[in-house]
Amino acid sequence: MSTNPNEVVSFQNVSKVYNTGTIALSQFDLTITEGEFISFLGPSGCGKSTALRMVAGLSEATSGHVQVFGKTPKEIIQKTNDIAFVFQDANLLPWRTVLDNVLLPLELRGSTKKSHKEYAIEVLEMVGLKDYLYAYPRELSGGMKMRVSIARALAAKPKMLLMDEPFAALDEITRQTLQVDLLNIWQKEKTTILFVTHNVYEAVFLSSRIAVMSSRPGKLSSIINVNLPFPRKLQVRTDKTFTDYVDIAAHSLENSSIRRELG
Ligand SMILES: Nc1ncnc2c1ncn2[C@@H]1O[C@H](COP(=O)(O)OP(=O)(O)OP(=O)(O)O)[C@@H](O)[C@H]1O
Repeated sequence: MSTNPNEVVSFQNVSKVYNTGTIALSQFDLTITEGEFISFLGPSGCGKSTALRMVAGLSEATSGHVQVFGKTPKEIIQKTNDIAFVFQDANLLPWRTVLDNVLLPLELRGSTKKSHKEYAIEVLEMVGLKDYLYAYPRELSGGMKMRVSIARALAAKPKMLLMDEPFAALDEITRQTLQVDLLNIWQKEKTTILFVTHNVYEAVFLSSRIAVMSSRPGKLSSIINVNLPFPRKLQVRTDKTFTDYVDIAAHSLENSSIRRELG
């Protein structure tokens, strides 16, 4: 059991070997505390998504322990709305309006209260879609679809958001706008965010902490505390401190891949 009352996720000596024999994670140790914005940064195939899926109870450790809010991930997923997942693909139902897409997970859990609908509208306003409540997905841009997906995740008031490369398919301008908006939402809602990316700039801009991973088998290669104040504006990217952090993260990535080649 955890000794830190603020601990929300812990990986203890976690390994994951798929049926194919692929070792996706090996002796992975990490503790995440309440309110963090932590990114998992690493090259393709280093086990970032596997780690995130374990927190969501979608994948089980072959050995070691994963705990979420002091319980097993499956218990948390089955009994609470504490965790919400945002994928790269917004996965909206084309025949439902924006508002009805956001309400769907609540409906599936039997929650059809008026207050839920009011809150769904509130989160859609928060993500900048108050004029699109009754639009259909086909009428939206890629960035707007992702906003709906984020609103859908927030509608159940989760304590933790898991985001797996949510902006990877978007153009650079849209991606940057969404990054700023996501940080504002994180600060307002005070959720813990676990964010998977292979983009160094994105990781530094968004995170309070970065877990750099090395591949095959996926291990934690280093932890970077990003001591840049919040709120962060896009202009911060030109500050020397920001570019220094980008260098540190990039070097850490490089070193982890060199170690892999040597090892
Ligand atoms: N269901 C599965 N069955 C077998 N192997 C898998 C499965 N899921 C992932 N893998 C393998 O496990 C390794 C880690 O995959 P994972 O998706 O966690 O990495 P990732 O760092 O998120 O990669 P990417 O950035 O490309 O999404 C990869 O080699 C991948 O091919």
